[in-house]
Amino acid sequence: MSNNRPGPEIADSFDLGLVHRPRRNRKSEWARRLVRENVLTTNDLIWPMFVAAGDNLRTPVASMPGVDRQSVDQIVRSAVEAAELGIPAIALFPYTDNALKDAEGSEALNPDNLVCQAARAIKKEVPDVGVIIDAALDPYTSHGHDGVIADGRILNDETVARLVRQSVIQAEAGADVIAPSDMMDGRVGAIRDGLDAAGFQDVQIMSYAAKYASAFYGPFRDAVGSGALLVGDKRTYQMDPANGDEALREVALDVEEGADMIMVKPGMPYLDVLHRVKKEFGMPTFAYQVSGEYAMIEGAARNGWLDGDKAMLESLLAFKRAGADGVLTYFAPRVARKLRGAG
Ligand SMILES: NCC(=O)CCC(=O)O
Ligand SMILES: [Mg+2]
Repeated sequence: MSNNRPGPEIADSFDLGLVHRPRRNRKSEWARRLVRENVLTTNDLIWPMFVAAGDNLRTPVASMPGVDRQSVDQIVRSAVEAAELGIPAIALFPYTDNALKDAEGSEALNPDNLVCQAARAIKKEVPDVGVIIDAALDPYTSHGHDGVIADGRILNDETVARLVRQSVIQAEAGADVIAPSDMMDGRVGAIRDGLDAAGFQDVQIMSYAAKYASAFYGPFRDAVGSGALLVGDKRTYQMDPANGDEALREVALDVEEGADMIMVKPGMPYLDVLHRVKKEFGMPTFAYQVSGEYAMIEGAARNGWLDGDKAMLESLLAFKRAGADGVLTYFAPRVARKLRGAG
């Protein structure tokens, strides 16, 4: 219903008497650059890669558009690309044939398994790229869990014993960093002792210290072929998403046990945890932008629902702002190419 009566007088402009006008510092690109608090650089990136059996093979991971499983020769090519792009380190994850999986994850202790083959090949071709390998049984177990099981329980100490052997085998193959991702108690200290005893004092430990029982790992489990096998869930060892203080206690233990670097995982839903961990411990601290986070951004971008490049860069910058020293991200090669173009 229209109303022709004049309304109250509204001035065209007010004198607000403002002293502070925060917009001044945003008035142009040079000004914004000048006051920018955080930057994302290629030095912040760790590139996770999936190794599969075969030769000259790249198989797309359906739930991670743009990400392939790669045979060892292709992994080496990607490692060369990482070196060319200036990406400091890569992280290797195996896609293990179901026929090689058993309840104990024995293939993890095979010095000739896929990640060990890949590490040796990469170190021969591009020794200056850091190679990170998980200590964890889940890509190798027939039940998809990160530990050995008895009476339906994941056994802590028995699992740790295997992780120590796995770590030494991976170090022998050339891993520069062992990344325990299993969330068993006491594994960082045991792995440190095991590495030292085997002469690997310089092999670092990047601990998945605060790893949550998250729904965002779904596509990763497709990528390593453990998703369909997983029986139950991982809530007796991975953390409850409701908890923040507990993350600080977990990190404190891993630092005490000798972790060189700390990780919070997943990333974006846990920026508060990341921030608290960095603030409390001042350790080299990393975020894992996990497969589900990647899939959300990339899936939406491919549907035209958001600007993929911008969302990618914003999500990664958010990790820096929250306190991360670096990020494990499936976007690593793409963002490195983009940063190189911008530089
Ligand atoms: N231990 C490595 C992972 O579990 C990665 C999870 C993901 O990218 O979803
Ligand atoms: Mg722990």
